[in-house]
Amino acid sequence: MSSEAADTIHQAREAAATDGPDPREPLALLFRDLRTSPRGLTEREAARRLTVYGPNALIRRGGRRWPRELAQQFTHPLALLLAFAALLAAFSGALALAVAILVVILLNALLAFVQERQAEQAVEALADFLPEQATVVRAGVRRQVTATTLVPGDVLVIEEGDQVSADARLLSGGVEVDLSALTGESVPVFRSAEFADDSGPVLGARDLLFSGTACTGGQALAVVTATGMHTELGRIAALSQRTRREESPLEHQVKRVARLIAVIAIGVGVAFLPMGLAAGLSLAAAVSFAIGLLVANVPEGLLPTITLALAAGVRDLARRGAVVKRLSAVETLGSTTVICTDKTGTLTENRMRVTAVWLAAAELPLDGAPQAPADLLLLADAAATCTTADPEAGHGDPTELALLELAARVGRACPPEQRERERRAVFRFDPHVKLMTTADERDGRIVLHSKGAPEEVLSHAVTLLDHGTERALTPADRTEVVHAVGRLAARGLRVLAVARRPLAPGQQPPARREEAEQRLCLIGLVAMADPPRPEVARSIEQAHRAGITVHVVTGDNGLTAAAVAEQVGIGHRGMRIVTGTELDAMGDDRLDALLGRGEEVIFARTSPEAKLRIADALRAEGHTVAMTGDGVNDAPALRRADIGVAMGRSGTDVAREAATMVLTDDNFATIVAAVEMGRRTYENIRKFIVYIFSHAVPEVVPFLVFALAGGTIPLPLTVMQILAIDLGTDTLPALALGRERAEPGLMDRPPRPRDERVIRGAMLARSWGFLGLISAILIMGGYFLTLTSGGWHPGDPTGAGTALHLTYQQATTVAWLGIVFCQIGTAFAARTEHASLRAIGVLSNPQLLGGIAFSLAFAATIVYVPALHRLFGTAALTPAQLAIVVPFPFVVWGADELRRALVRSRTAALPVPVPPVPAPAPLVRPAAEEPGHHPLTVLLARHGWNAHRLVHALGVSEHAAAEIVAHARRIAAEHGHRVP
Ligand SMILES: Nc1ncnc2c1ncn2[C@@H]1O[C@H](COP(=O)(O)OP(=O)(O)OP(=O)(O)O)[C@@H](O)[C@H]1O
Repeated sequence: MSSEAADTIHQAREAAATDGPDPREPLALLFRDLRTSPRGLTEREAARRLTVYGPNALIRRGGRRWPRELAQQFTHPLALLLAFAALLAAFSGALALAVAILVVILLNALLAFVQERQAEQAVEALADFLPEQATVVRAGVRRQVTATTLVPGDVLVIEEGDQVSADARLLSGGVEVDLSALTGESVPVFRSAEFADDSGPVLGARDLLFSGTACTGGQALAVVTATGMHTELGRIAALSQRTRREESPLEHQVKRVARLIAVIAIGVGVAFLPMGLAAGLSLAAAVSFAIGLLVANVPEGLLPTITLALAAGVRDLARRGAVVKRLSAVETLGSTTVICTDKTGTLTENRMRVTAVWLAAAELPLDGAPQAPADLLLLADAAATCTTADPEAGHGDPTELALLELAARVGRACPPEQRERERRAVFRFDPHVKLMTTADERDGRIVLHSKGAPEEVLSHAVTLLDHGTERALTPADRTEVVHAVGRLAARGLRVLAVARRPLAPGQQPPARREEAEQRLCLIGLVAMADPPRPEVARSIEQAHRAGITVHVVTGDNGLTAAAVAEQVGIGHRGMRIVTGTELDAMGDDRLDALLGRGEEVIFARTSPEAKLRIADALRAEGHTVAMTGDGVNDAPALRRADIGVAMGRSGTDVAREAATMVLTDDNFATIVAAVEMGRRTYENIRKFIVYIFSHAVPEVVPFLVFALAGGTIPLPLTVMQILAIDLGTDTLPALALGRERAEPGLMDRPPRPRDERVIRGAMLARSWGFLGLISAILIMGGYFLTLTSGGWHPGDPTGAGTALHLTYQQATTVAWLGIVFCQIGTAFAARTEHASLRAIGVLSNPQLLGGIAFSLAFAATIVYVPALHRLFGTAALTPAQLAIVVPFPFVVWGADELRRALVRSRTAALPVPVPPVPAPAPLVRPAAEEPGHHPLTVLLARHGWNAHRLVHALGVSEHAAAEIVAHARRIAAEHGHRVP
């Protein structure tokens, strides 16, 4: 773009910003000022305005915050401690050491800064995975656009669950909005086009909507008056500042440990001072050595490395389809013990197709092109009329799309335009009443069409359509309907009942839903198949092996859910179905007892509030709970669960906002994959802690030997050498360990207890007591070997100018290079905690190989570049001396392989605590395969239900329940089973 054109756009933007119309002026005037109409803008005009007004996004002020962030890296307690050490070194005359420590501080700060920026960017980039959408009317046609492309003058369609993405004035309809993001007010308020507020504060105006708020109910059309930084949200400067990233519990824990270790390092440094003096060091040398030890052992690089590992976890998760909103979610995911999942769309594909219908006349399978009796035509027509989905525009609930498809299949296609033309009122689907009703004009009079959960429709129905005529619905009919629902549901089908009620000519549609949904005429049932996602069964099996319990919390029928659950393997150790009514009647202690039994539970016909209660109960039991949800009402449960999981495709904006993790593919398998990723990241953090901690021992032991020998043994390591390890050779391999692939068996262990510390005693024992100790022995061996083969005897002088000086320098070089080589072995050993390295591939972490190559190159420079010899006290090694250290990595790594193999064989000998998972229960066979057998009774026979449970679980009459049980007994007897 030429600079002139850019200037013009800039001026136009400025003008647009200052000359925005008053959103509260009369509508006609507002339309004129915004140069728009209720039909919205044309696409071309919208595109033009986008260049003028710019994208509808908040621009972060104060983008240049990096100088401050960098400065912070120099002022945190550990950096200050190091600076103090440098000062001390300078005063004691060790200038080179002081400079070296300053270099340590500088490099560490830069590294930490880069790591934290990367972590932040990883989290920020997540927004790209979930572009916010908005529905607009452009040139009279509804369509979905990315919210950043909204412009003033656009006509917005706002529906329940939508995030409002621009400031707008309501044109028609009314909505409940949650203003909490803007005003802090947590109770939703009602906003309607009917209200006109032209005075008072803008935020209080009852006919305006604001960007950043969310619609929690209702439906409305509104015209956009301001976008981007010109919205009220944009004006609130504080909100446009980036909020500080909260520290995760893991980071908090590690920070504390790092500080504790720093204190210990100071203690050790101070304690070594008198020892060094006693061993004959000068005060300056003793001080500088104590300082060196301190600097080497302060784990200042640990925290940023952990942050980066978590961020890498976040990035991997996003690539796998799970977008998490904070770093801490990664560690929480790893300790998940219970997943509460819904059914539709998560376990199943959410691609519905009507496969059977029930009419008073008959139950019809709908394979192929059915012959359509009149009642079926009416059923299909009523079901399709009572919808809001629009297949052409590509939006709509799959249940409704299936109903529209059914209507088209039987020759009663219901085009959305015609449906909208005839529509007089709509009571949208409400998950509490589980019904939806519309009032539509047919041949000059209003007809009410209802559809919903069969038991709800049945309880509001008084008549039944039977061969084209309406007759009274008898108790026997009701029982037959319940039977039919059970039959269809036991095959895993989702069953909806459809009803209607024509109003008297001239009668207006009822204003209240309770009036509309009564005295209905039941037309029939539609049953639709929604196949389980193929990958779910494997994920469930994986979750079970990983000790995770999966409960289903669904709005659907218990039998449908149970059949689907069985198909995917949920309930392998017993399954219970609890309906919403049963749950409501259940006290907290009974709920706790139920959840404590280890069985998997199907919570059917639940309300969104039930989810909250289940989440609470599970958390109170000490579980770490991942809970899915997609509706507005699910938001509280999503917030309450440890990991609230929202659906990126089908869920509402409100649920996505409340969730910790959003699935871009809505798939259950992704939750399990995310748990695995969480476990992997956490384990990797442990791996590099083992690695980083282990070098302390070979660094401290030489000094101890020197001090205890009372001067007869020369100092095996110089301070500068220690610093070179701390900074030059250890950093990159540690980072690479954070990206290690999952160890086999990671998902075969029970979840990590929530309160378990990241640094366990066993880790320290392995790091210090095993890997570190072996390294110390090896390097001391190498040191003495080099000294003695050069003719040294205890007590011989080795200082500058003596005959043994070169031998001494070569010996310290061997000791130093020995540590570098031992750390390479340690890095390979730390890659797995239990498994043999072969199981994940010896060369499978290219970053680690790169890091080691860098370490080796760095070490070669220090050993062979003469200019560095004076600084580090090193000398070039002969091939024979080099040959001493070459086996070190293999010894350290090999020893740990051996140790792990021993541990594995010992644990394999122990009895396995968890009983082996039995093969998944066979599927409930469809009726067609068992002629004459009622699938419901087959299911009952297998699960041993009784009449009482039937009454409560399915809401059937006692008479029907008794009949079903009697039937179940007969069938069971025929198969040689016994029903209690
Ligand atoms: N659009 C709709 N119109 C009328 N009734 C519906 C509609 N969608 C669902 N129902 C009825 O309400 C019940 C509950 O639906 P809800 O959406 O709460 O849960 P679900 O989709 O069945 O399952 P899940 O909670 O596992 O996703 C359904 O079983 C069905 O009987």
